[in-house]
Amino acid sequence: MQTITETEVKEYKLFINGEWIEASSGQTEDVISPIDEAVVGKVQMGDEHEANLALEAAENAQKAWKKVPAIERANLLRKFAAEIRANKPYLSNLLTREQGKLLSVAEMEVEVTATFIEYACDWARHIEGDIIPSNNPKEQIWIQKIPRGVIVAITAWNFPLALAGRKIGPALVAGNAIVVKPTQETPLATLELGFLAEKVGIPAGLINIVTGKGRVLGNALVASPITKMVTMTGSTPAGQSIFKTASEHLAHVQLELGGKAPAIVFADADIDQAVDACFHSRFDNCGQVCTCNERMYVHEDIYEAFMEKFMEKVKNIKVGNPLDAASTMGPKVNASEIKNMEHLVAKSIEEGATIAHGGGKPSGSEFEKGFWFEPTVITDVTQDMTVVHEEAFGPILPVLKFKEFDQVVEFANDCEFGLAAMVFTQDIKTIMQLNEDLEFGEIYVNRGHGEQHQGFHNGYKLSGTGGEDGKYGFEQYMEKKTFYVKY
Ligand SMILES: NC(=O)C1=CN([C@@H]2O[C@H](COP(=O)(O)OP(=O)(O)OC[C@H]3O[C@@H](n4cnc5c(N)ncnc54)[C@H](OP(=O)(O)O)[C@@H]3O)[C@@H](O)[C@H]2O)C=CC1
Ligand SMILES: O=C(O)[C@@H](O)[C@@H]1OC[C@H](O)[C@H]1O
Repeated sequence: MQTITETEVKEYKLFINGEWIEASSGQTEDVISPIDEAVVGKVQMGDEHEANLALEAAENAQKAWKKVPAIERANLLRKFAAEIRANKPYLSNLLTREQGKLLSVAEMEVEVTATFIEYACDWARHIEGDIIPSNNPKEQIWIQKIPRGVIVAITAWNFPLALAGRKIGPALVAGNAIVVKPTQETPLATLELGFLAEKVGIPAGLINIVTGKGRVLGNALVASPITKMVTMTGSTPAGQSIFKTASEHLAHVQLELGGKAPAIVFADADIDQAVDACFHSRFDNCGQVCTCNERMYVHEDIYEAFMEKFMEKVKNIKVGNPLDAASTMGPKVNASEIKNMEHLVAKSIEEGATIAHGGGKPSGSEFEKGFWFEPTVITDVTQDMTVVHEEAFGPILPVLKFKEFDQVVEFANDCEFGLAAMVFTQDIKTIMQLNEDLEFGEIYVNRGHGEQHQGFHNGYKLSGTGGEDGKYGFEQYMEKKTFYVKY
């Protein structure tokens, strides 16, 4: 098992066709740690040339891979998952240094990367088709599930390794090959998967990992007719661009994009349960989770009691080095994310809101370098304010009071996104009415966010299309072929 020093700077190449190669451009890019802006790694800047090399390698490797029995494909992927788990200390330390998440969260992410893949392996014996009676005598209709071919996976920086595992697992178990393009922000832990794939004997060309700018390398991957499916996690603008490009050759597209989840706390909620769930669903991973509590609606009857307990937890957050076990929140991932935090705070003040806590950079010499922002709660907020509609994707929480059910449902649905929502109430009629009325693909009742592999992570509106995870996510990695058989 590899070990890593706190100051190690590792140089990576592109992992294509089972080999580590340099980009033809000869260009490299530093990966900066959000903790202290130190260089933590160097990666190659691939472009269209490397995109085509990777796609051709995948296309070639998939020809043999699709003929391997699904259970054997799964057995090899289980070894891959076990190798990921065996390297948890190394991978989690690297994740923390490149992304800034707490080491404990990074360790969870490595585990989830392995379980995403293991969940996909469970589907190996359930790739089932149909035999349907025909209207004609002596004829049958067969519908067979077959792999798509070459999958392109493009991932974001909040859970870079888990997002890669979430896509590699189903892609390969279903019989496809894959080209993974991690974001330039946090590519290192994902690149390490190349070494682990080699170690467990995953055939060359089945998993390719390439680095380079999304609008150059990523766009070339999406634009190629070799690509039969694009699965992307990231922002809505990037997803829209990918959707347009993929439409040129009608590749199947699975987009997991932005969100603006409301957390709605009704008067009959279990206050302690709601406080804990709403707190973690905003501030865990420095608020960088797509299903985060991005705006909180609290019934006026319990507002004071709720906020007293909630603010106590916020004030106890210890912002600090995520490698330090005493820290409970690390930095944002980069400088532009800090600019977005500052923009939302300034806009909220301009529009008449109150910064009840935080609102800027924490004080202290340890925060001079790196991308730090205080946990921030904004009150005296009205529904029309910018912070209620623009995704923060960081530790900023606007809080609004409400009185009537219809009013809060209208406010919750008044949103261009439709990924997740959280609701807290003990009343079953309220729960069932919310289930009917809320326009979100993933609704959490009496708990905070946190999807499970067997569910279905699916965004409405500008939060995406296709959805992933579970039965309905796995199925998207396969095509259907229909036979009419007359005998
Ligand atoms: N719904 C969900 O499950 C999740 C959604 N998100 C959303 O992602 C955003 C933050 O992640 P972030 O990484 O900044 O998102 P970005 O959209 O900036 O980047 C996501 C990925 O897409 C690539 N990319 C960008 N433009 C293109 C393009 N035109 N063609 C091909 N690839 C492209 C990026 O490459 P590169 O960065 O190298 O340029 C990166 O690998 C937030 O809005 C958040 O809501 C994040 C996580 C989960
Ligand atoms: O994409 C997200 O932010 C979430 O889906 C997150 O990604 C991997 C983790 O398992 C999820 O919580």
